[in-house]
Amino acid sequence: MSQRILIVEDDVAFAAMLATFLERNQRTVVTAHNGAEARKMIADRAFEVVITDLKLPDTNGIELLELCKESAPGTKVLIMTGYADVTSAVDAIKKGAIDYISKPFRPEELLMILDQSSEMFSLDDRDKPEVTEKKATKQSVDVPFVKGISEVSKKFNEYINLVGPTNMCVLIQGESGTGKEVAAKAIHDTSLRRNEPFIAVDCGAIPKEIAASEFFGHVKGSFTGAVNDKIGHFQAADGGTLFLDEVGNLSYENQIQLLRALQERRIKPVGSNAEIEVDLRIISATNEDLTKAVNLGTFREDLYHRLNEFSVHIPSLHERKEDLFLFTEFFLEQANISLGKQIKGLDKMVETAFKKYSWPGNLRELKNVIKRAVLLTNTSYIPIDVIPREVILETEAAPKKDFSKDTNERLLIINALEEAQNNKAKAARLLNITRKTLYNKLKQYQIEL
Ligand SMILES: Nc1ncnc2c1ncn2[C@@H]1O[C@H](COP(=O)(O)OP(=O)(O)OP(=O)(O)O)[C@@H](O)[C@H]1O
Repeated sequence: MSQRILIVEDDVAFAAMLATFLERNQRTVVTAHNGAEARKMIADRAFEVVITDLKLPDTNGIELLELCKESAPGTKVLIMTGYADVTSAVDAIKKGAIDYISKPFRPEELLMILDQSSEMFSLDDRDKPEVTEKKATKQSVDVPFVKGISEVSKKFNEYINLVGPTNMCVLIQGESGTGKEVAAKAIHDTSLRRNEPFIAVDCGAIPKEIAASEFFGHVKGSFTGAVNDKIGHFQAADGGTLFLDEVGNLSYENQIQLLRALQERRIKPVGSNAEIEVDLRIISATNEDLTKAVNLGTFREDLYHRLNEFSVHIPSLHERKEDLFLFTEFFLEQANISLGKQIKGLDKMVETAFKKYSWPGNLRELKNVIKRAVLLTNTSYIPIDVIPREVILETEAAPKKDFSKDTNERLLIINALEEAQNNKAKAARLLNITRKTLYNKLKQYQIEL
């Protein structure tokens, strides 16, 4: 069945052009041009993916993301941003967006993200009672751990090697996308538990009402929807490691339940009287300062100390610039393998831009930028024109200025002309604008055919 997609974008021509492109690639697409229209459509029918602009006339993409999480949890949300908005886009990922794509982009990049997203769980899962388990239990990472050569990385790796073989609970702190989950897996892999399960749970994705059943399991019939006995994460990780990502997102009540289980090392599935002994190590991660949450009273101090027997801070990519090209090489190799390409490296201009850029989305952003660039590159070295605008335009000294709309429009027109083999009437139709408007825009952007 083709992916059902809702595009929410106030730039009407851009929305129409994206819809046409996706429809030509076997997607079923509808468009909305503001938040009110989008809300109505989301309430009326189920979408597999909502692609929304971050800035909308009456709302923003984050609000729509939150609406989807609440009323349509099976729907994946992808955020489109102008280049100056990457930090908000990274926030959107923390809140559950599957990815973000910065304008101007080529439609093929969007297609790649959609292809990847459909490899994740499907919309139909929402009808099944075990859906939250699928959502909250992340597919455990199995990537080689690149160690880094910078001083901060060396220190951080030393800590991992020191604490790895112990049984201590480790709290990993670091910005989003710095590699907290990969680090947790590396700690697990250096421990005696390495041949036992590593279960990663996204605490931010578990609704608080069912957290007990997610963590400790339930017996059939214990509540509506409990159609089978279910094993919780604690039992699934027995003998191994339970990784609690975004642990700061647990509700106060769930914190109490978690603390009790950690103190007693026993759990009781919901609806059962039997206590089950479990032997596991907890590694947790947060991208906020949990001591602040403790001071505010939103995170229990006793739980904080129990989780934080040892803490590791992962530096942001900005603080470990010496590692940048090591990671670039690694992600390039990964992208070459997964896309069947043989790109050798980066063009000099791209190297310079990479060095200057602040990488607010850290390693995840670097990995995405490289994968998309590899997809679009047909030469041996990645050229500057397949690199997102924000990476090229942001130099650390330069003030941010949003001129994404113009660059975006220009690129759209070029794409449409290419697609229409320079037939202007056809290009205008693709863009949903009149031929006259197209002529004016060709002049305005000095596009010559
Ligand atoms: N040391 C590393 N070696 C190889 N790949 C890495 C490394 N660290 C991170 N990555 C890659 O970078 C991406 C982001 O890593 P990860 O998901 O662990 O970040 P995170 O800090 O847990 O993010 P979030 O805070 O959003 O949960 C992943 O695709 C991961 O494979």
